[in-house]
This record gives sequence, C-alpha cells and structure tokens, in this order.
Amino acid sequence: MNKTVEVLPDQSALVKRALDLILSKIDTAIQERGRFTIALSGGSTPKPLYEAIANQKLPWDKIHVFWGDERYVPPDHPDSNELMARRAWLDRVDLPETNIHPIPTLEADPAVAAVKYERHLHNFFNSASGEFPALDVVLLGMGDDAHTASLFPHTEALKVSDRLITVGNKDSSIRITFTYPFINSARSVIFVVAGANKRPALAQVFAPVADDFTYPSRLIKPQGELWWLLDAAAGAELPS
Ligand SMILES: O=C(O)[C@H](O)[C@@H](O)[C@H](O)[C@H](O)COP(=O)(O)O
Repeated sequence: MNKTVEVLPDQSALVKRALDLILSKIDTAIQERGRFTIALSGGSTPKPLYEAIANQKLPWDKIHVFWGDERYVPPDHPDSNELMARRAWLDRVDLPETNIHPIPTLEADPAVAAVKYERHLHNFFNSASGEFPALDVVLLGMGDDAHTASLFPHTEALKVSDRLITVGNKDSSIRITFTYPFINSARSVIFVVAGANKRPALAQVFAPVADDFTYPSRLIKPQGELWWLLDAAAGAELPS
C-alpha cells in the first residue's frame, strides 16, 4: 500500500487538489486501458468536487461511474447519492447513460439489490464470482464516527469479506455498500475529508493501534494507492 496524506489550507483548495488528482487518474486510465472507472461517495463533501469535474472538457464516453454506497431510497429521493451526483455532475455533461451504473434501490429486498449490483459489476469487469475487480478510483468520505461508504461501526457489513457488495445499515436506515475488500481492490482509493468534526475520528483511524470495527475507515488498506486529502480543519492535529 502506497499511502499519501495531504492537508490543504481550506475546502476550496481541497476540492481543487482532489480534482487535479482525479484528472490525472482519468488520463492514466484512458491511456493504459482505454477507459476510466470510478465509484462515487455520497454525503455533502464531494458535491463541489462533482460540480468542478462537470466543468472539465473530458472524453465522457470513456468514463464509467459507479457508486461505492447508496441509501436504500428511490433514485428521486432527496437522500439519494445518485440524485446528488446527477444534479451536481452527470446531468451537466454528455456522459452516456450506459456509462452510469447506479445501485438498484427499488427491489423489495435490499439483499436482492446487492446481488444484482454485484452481478452487474462482474459482467462489466468480466470477472467471476470470488474475484475482486479493480476500479481505477474509489472515492470515499469519512463520517465523524470513522465510517466510510456505508461501513458503519459494529455492523454486520464489516464482517463481509467474500462479496463485492453487501447490505449495510446506519441504525435503522438500510444502505447498499461496497465491502472493504472490494474497496481495497481499487487501483487508487481517495478519501476527501473536511471539517473539524472529523478530527477525533481521524486521530483513531491514523492511530498505530485502535479497533477496526469501531473505526471502520481503518479497514481501508488498498494494495494500490491510498490518498487522504484533508482540509486543515480536519487534518490540523494529525502527526506529520
Ligand atoms: O452515503 C453517504 O453518506 C456516504 O457515502 C458517506 O460514507 C459519507 O461519505 C460520509 O458520511 C461523510 O459524509 P460528509 O461528506 O457529508 O461528511
């Protein structure tokens, strides 16, 4: 694992750095493999980043967008990560609809939706059950409880290591999420974290010893690149 931690002076510098890093990953992926694959995170932090990506001139037909997690709500629900990304980015560019791979959230049983998404991923990457295909980038946020994607502290989703996709939960609200081994199969995992409220969780995630199930972002140890992009409010107290 090749880990890089960068603390940027403020949120706009954080967004600019994340944009530049993602643009470089897009160039490399398209040069090397003819396409770029990214899994998006939800929440509030990435919205300005998605808006900034939408302002770029990019080979949209070579870019494929997935989601690393999703709230189990219809795609037109205000809490939907898909809706946020479409409004901030995808609806504003000529990215073909066939390049947008949302997590299904209309099945009565979320477990069926998880299996469907996993099957879709295996078909897209031409991988077999039991294999963990590598996306070019998995973009992650981190909650103030050190959760990432929808891998929340002390939940069953943290124990799933033989699937790509599983059902998660934040208290009683159901989520669909990448498993931590699938996140770790990415070529690059990029955390974008802002705000002083994230400091205590970051201290635990970066501590030499702490419980992974209490601080799930500690489980993210990709064999590829691990980037932590933080604003000063979040990263000020981290040991350099
Ligand atoms: O569905 C979600 O909410 C996200 O995928 C989640 O993992 C998010 O990244 C963190 O909760 C941080 O959220 P903020 O960026 O809003 O702090």
